[in-house]
Amino acid sequence: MASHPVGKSLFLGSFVHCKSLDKIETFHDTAVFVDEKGVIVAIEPQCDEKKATESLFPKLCWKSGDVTIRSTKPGQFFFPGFIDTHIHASQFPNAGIFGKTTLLEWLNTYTFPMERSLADLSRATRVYTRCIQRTLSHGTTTASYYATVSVPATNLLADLCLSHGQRAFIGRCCMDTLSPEDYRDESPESGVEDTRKTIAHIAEIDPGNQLITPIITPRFAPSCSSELMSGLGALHKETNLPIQTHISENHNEIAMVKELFPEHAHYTAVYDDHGLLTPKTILAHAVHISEEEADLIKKREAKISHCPASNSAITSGAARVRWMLNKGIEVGLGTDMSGGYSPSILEAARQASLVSRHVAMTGDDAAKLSIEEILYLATKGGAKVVGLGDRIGGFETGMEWDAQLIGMGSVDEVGGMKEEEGPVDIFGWESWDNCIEKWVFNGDDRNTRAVWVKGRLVHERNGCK
Ligand SMILES: O=c1[nH]c(=O)c2nc[nH]c2[nH]1
Ligand SMILES: [Zn+2]
Repeated sequence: MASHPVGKSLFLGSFVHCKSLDKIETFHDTAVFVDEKGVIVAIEPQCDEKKATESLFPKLCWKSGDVTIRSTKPGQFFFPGFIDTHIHASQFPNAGIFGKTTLLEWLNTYTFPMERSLADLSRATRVYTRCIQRTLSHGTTTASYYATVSVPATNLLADLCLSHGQRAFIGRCCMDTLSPEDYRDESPESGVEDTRKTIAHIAEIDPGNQLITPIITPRFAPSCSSELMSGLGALHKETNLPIQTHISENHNEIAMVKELFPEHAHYTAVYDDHGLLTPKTILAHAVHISEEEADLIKKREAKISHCPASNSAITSGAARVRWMLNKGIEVGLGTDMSGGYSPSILEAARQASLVSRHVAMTGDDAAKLSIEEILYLATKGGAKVVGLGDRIGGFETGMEWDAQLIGMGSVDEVGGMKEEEGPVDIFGWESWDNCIEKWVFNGDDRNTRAVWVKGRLVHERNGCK
């Protein structure tokens, strides 16, 4: 499949990104030059369009007619695209539907039936197309997706992400036990073989994994036999492909793992003993892990996807993110849709803030996460979790242009709106930092005016891309 052509671009105006876990960096009156491969080739401070075209274009051997120019309006800023480190594309139609269930009941009631139904490829096309468009519209430029057990439907998700231009990790969901008879892998061997089929398909459509990467996906220990997990561990060793799974989300699940795998020290050890705990492993949830488990995760350099909306919605618990960060574990954010009710990483960021306050209310005041920290987890932290920390998550020369243009409404003299309406009202007296805080806690996809992945415009609000 041919990749979408991208021209050279010049972005002008205000830029905001996370320099580190505790520092947001803002630069105004700046020019960012992005080449036809979607790579930032220069960043020039104190630079307007005239200076960019007259002084910088000749240095880059660029001609004005070849370059698309996009400038921020007052109050707007470019921000790195969000990275969703854990999301189930196959559960998208269920977003918001969870009743009063907890994990195991939720899986059987809502989740397995929906996933199984996507073996029908016309249904899968509708669901996956909408999921990709919806997440792009919320600024998600990279997603680590769970698909389903079905190889054709999983391959279809890879095709659609590529054609819509969303950077994605695509996981065929492996499970050969404790799941519906008609929705599981036939055997450990077929589970590994079917995973190979998706790996081969992605190698064909995106050789070099410019945008799409397969990810080895044992659903979670309770639904995988030891043989299947060993086979997938061996597949990781052979291919060095990333791995994603769930861990320690819910007390009943943890009790099940203890019963099913009594010879292993704990839940984390089950994955470790099967070759599935590596620097390329993304562990979703980790709500109830012990000190010993966290130390092992750190030792293996495995990563954690914090899914706060999901953990509250299906009453799993409050993950101790500060504690993980203090141990030096890399953490990113996941929507975990549809355990999480929302496809938005902005929503995940504010839920991470609120959940950290609930942890603080149990006696650890230092647990509170700041605005800088939640935005870091949503961008740079997520990039490290998916193994792309050197390519995406911030604005630096050599990194790729995965970005969103954020805009907020400004209030006129009599309380009306001067510009496009939206959920955030800017009066004009707020500091720049206050504007960012108002966006994070009140904003939504109406503020995401445009989105780019690898330099390609993939979403424009109220417009055609
Ligand atoms: O949040 C979750 N979503 C799932 O689909 C799932 N499967 C196992 N464990 C899970 N947790
Ligand atoms: Zn999940």
